[in-house]
Amino acid sequence: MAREREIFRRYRSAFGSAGAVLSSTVLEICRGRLGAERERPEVEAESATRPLRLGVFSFANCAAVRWGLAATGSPEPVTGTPEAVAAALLAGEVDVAPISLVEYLRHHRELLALPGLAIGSDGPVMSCQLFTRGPLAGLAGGRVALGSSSRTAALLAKVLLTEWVGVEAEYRVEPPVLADMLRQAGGAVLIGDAALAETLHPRPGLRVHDLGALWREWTGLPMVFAVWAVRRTTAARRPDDVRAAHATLLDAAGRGGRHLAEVAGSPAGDGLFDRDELARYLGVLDHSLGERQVAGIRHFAKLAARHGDVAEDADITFFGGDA
Ligand SMILES: C=C(O[C@@H]1C=C(C(=O)O)C=C[C@H]1O)C(=O)O
Repeated sequence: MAREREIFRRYRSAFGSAGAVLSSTVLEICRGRLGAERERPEVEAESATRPLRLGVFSFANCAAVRWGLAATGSPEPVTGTPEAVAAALLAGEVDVAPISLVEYLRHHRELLALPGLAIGSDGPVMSCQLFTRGPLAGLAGGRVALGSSSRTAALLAKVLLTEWVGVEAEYRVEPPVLADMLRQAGGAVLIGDAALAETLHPRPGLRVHDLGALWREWTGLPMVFAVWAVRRTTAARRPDDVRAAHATLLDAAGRGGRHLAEVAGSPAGDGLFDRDELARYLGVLDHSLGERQVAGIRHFAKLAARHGDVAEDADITFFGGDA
């Protein structure tokens, strides 16, 4: 693990956030081939003797959950970007954490999803956006830059443009900095707080296409951008602890959801946005994971498979066996 971290650090210091993506991809490939089918004894042996560790995203999209965890006096979760939290979950450094839907689908044999909790929207999401200088049809034959922090929104944009708008473009993963991305591309996909900031205070001359809204318009379904997951090995060894962690998270999300104005004004509320902006955003996000959300996930998984980005059999499986 220490060696993996060193590799990660070197890639990042050489290539910035693109290096982080590159190194985690290399690690994923190695783990998929070498590590997926066997348990990782050092991680699992250690895990039986310590409390489960929770991860959360540092983005505003987890503000309600972070607030709810703090309100119930839960141990502080490990906080990071979606990329970092996914790497930590897969490496056994955290046990229960949110993970980008595409990463979940890519690792569906290693992971189980927790029922009833997600990060998504039933319509506009405000923080998963495609920014363009002109109409979507104008992207034909041009380039679209995909922010390296995103897996799901990036693929969603590609699928929407190709299959719904009918536009073929060249896609390139780049560090998630809008001005740089749009230097050589007609469109750029951003997620998280950066996307939310660019949406709340749009740059003159840029069009903002909300990917949650477009997905809903196309399919009639909610979009799930991230699910909460646990490694199957941990779920098998420590089902009671996972059940307890799941209950804690549902409780935290429920509390946060009932106190959005307080969340928006609290330190857990990010500090990047003013209270009203954050309250509006938190009201738009959908943390539920019911039948319609699962239908959205399955529909997206099929489209993702068609584009070769996840395996044909990629599907969502729940801890406890229910949705
Ligand atoms: C709603 C969001 O969903 C996210 C989108 C992700 C992706 O596109 O891969 C990953 C994690 C989530 O943070 C957001 O980023 O604001």
